[in-house]
Amino acid sequence: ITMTDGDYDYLIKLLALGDSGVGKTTFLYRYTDNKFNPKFITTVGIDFREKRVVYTTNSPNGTTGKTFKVHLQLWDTAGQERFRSLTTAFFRDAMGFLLMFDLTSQQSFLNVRNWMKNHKCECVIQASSSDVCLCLLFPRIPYFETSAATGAEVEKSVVTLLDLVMKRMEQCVDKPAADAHNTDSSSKLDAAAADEKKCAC
Ligand SMILES: Nc1nc2c(ncn2[C@@H]2O[C@H](COP(=O)(O)OP(=O)(O)OP(=O)(O)O)[C@@H](O)[C@H]2O)c(=O)[nH]1
Repeated sequence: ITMTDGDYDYLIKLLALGDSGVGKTTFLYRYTDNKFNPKFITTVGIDFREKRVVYTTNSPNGTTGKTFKVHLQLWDTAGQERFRSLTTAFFRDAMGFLLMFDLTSQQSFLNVRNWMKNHKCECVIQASSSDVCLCLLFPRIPYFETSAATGAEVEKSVVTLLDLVMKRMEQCVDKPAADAHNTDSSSKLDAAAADEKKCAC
């Protein structure tokens, strides 16, 4: 893995999961490169993409909060069963999950429950068109109908997940997030990741 320059405040690892063909790779490509790839090339094992974003905290009194440079590492897992033992090994390090299904595939929707069993914390669910209401099934999990083809809701779903992850880190890390710096952010993030297992959500 080649890491680009270390000029960031937080390294956040998000992971896309869901059945094969639901659009994980295509979604991430739209998010990082703002392009759509209509071809289906199944992911072998695991892959990742990266993006730098600026995250601004919300202040309770309505004033503009603090601004952080965030390096997003977006892990793209293979949906195929034969890679399952490899891909699940990466779940442990993820701070948030983009759980995807395809609205035109009932099976991929039914399998959302199975994917959910592997992790319990920060997660957004995505689908590509609208005729089911997942909100009833998973009332506390943000749900988006995204389209990698048009770009609809793509950015918003990732920003929502990042916001959930950052808010939880603020709660989990002893020192205020404002003190975070490159040199010690990895240990803090490890602490936050470890805390994920204890999280009651
Ligand atoms: N029209 C449309 N097609 C999509 C969308 N998202 C994905 N696709 C298509 O669906 C197919 C599968 O997409 P992938 O992103 O490769 O699926 P995946 O979930 O990464 O699959 P695995 O790597 O096998 O786990 C591709 O042909 C994509 O172009 C979308 O939002 N709209």
